Amino acid sequence: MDVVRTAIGLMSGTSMDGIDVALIRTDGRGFIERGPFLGVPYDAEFRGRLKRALELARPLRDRNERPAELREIELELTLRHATAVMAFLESFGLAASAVDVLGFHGQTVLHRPDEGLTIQIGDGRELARRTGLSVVYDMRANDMVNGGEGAPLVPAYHAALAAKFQQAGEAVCFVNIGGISNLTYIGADGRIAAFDSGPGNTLIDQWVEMQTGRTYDPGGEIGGRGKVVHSLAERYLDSPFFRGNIRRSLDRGDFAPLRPDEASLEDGARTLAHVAAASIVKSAGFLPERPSTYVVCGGGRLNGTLMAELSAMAEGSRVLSAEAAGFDGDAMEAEAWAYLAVRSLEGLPLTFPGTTGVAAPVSGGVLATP
Ligand SMILES: Nc1ncnc2c1ncn2[C@@H]1O[C@H](COP(=O)(O)OP(=O)(O)OP(=O)(O)O)[C@@H](O)[C@H]1O
Ligand SMILES: CC(=O)N[C@H]1[C@@H]2OC[C@@H](O2)[C@@H](O)[C@@H]1O[C@H](C)C(=O)O
Repeated sequence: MDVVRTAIGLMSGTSMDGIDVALIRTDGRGFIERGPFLGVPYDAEFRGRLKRALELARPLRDRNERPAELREIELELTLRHATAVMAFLESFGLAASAVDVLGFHGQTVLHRPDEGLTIQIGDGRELARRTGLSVVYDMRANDMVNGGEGAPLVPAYHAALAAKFQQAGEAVCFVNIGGISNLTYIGADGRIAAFDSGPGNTLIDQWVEMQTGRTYDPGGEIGGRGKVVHSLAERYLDSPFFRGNIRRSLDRGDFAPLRPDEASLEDGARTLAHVAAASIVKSAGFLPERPSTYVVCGGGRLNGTLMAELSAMAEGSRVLSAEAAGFDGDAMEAEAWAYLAVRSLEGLPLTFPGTTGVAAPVSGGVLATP
């Protein structure tokens, strides 16, 4: 019998909207029992600090390099994660002693897979000290050392969740619409193919924030009042990224924001929702086959305009929200980081040739004990 551990996953994604905290019990293999979830949003001031961290990271060429200001932001990020863990335990009446491990993603500040460089800030040793818990962190690095792109990593968890589709003889595709979107296809035979599919919410968020000061388009209502400006959409969809399935992972900065005077607020939001949906469908063309079901997770599933576009374009396939498929679309990435932490402790692979392009399945992550 494999050891079942209680793990908490901590995800601060490319949208930089907050820390997702989720608990699961798992053996790192087929047994998964999903527990509670808490989203801890960042305030505007700290979001500004994270944006500054992206600027500070841009010239870096060594993943361990930390100019003084970046180190300060890293410490603040780490302390916010420690506070989030404490708030989570308190909210759900859990004792720290009931938790075996934390899976800590940190914040990606630079991702240049073609240069073999991926930088996440977040100090795992400090988090272990502050929480008194074991922490597995830096889960992307070993994949890159072994020739992978260091992302996406969630597919190993998607593959475990897909068991019920496999049992029904169905191929399924998980679509995660975060700041960037990514796809995980799992065939009826368990074959796995995954990659980033294009811009997700980041372009929409940047546009709406630039025009209104709000940080996203709630429900996709703003976009719902606009029309698609095809010349602008084509500028994104003509990107060489969609012409071949060569580059598997993206950086938040790979697609430039719209310029302020290029569209009305509504048309810009609608056009970028269209771009997000069309990117998914274009990239899905590189999957081994058309899946019968798309399961949509991440914040983008709450953008009704984007979802309507996606359902219209994904003809012949069912488009389900994560909830309709029996999962939690907000918690999934944090749950994945908990799952990966347990796999790391077990020395099991986190990534595969079909996910990050790594030469052979490899494990990863660094363990910090309190
Ligand atoms: N009610 C809503 N209506 C529309 N969009 C929403 C809503 N709630 C969240 N979003 C969008 O989802 C985004 C957050 O999504 P999510 O938390 O999945 O991203 P992430 O984990 O940061 O990204 P990634 O998967 O790229 O790391 C927000 O920035 C916003 O654009
Ligand atoms: C380098 C990095 O942080 N990439 C993120 C980003 O956000 C979505 C997409 O791009 C994905 O590749 C990845 O995150 C998820 C959690 C992953 O690794 O599966």
